[in-house]
Amino acid sequence: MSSLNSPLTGLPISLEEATVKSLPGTVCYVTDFITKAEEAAILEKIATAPKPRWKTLTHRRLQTWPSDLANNTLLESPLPPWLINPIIPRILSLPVNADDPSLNMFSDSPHKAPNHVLINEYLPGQGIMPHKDGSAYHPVVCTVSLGASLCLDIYGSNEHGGTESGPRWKILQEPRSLLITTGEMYTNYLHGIADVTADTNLNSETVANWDLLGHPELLKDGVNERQSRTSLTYRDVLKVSKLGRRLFGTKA
Ligand SMILES: O=C(O)CCC(=O)C(=O)O
Ligand SMILES: [Fe+2]
Repeated sequence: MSSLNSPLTGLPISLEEATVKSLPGTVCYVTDFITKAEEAAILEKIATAPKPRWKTLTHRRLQTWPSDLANNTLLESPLPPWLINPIIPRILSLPVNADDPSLNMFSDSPHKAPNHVLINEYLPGQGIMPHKDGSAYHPVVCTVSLGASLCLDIYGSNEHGGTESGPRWKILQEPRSLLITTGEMYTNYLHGIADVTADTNLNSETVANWDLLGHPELLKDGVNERQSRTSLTYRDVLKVSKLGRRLFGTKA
């Protein structure tokens, strides 16, 4: 823990301390954002969710809470308590800068907090194609990683509007870490996870958040052998509709 972490919470005093400086937009990485006990409790809740909660894709499986979006709209419903506590209050407690402790990452978002969580599970050899997250969400994404480490690859777009052939940057996400991506990184770049069984060639030159890692020593010879990794992606869906209004056919 660096001297810029609060002695009380162990978290950075502000997100300025957690900013990945080599990346465009504002990207923040907080190692050990949750404890091992908190991680285990959330993984247990995910594992015991009713089977139909899982949607299985070819390369990963996922749960959507409180529900899937329809026409980019969320049907208003609270998140379950185990996805709220301790993560959401802790995200909101992180000041954007030390000068104004009242300003957090969701101060500008319509609902002032995330209202939607995607749970993605990746086994070794599984990943997600490079993509942008699109316009349904306020452009702030908070990802909490559980279980194991993997690399998020960041791609630029080429002149034809396609994805560049190789990633420009790699961000290593350790278990129990929080990654926040905003701004240009959200709107102009794509992110993906390679479908490999090991992330290789990891070092201070190739990993953008190397200086912010909690346990770089675990990457023996620059290799991260993939194990089952689950991510919680917290976002604020811009359009929320109330069931009552829908039933009576008035516009949300
Ligand atoms: O699992 C991750 O870290 C990324 C997930 C993601 O990009 C998404 O759900 O849009
Ligand atoms: Fe994404």
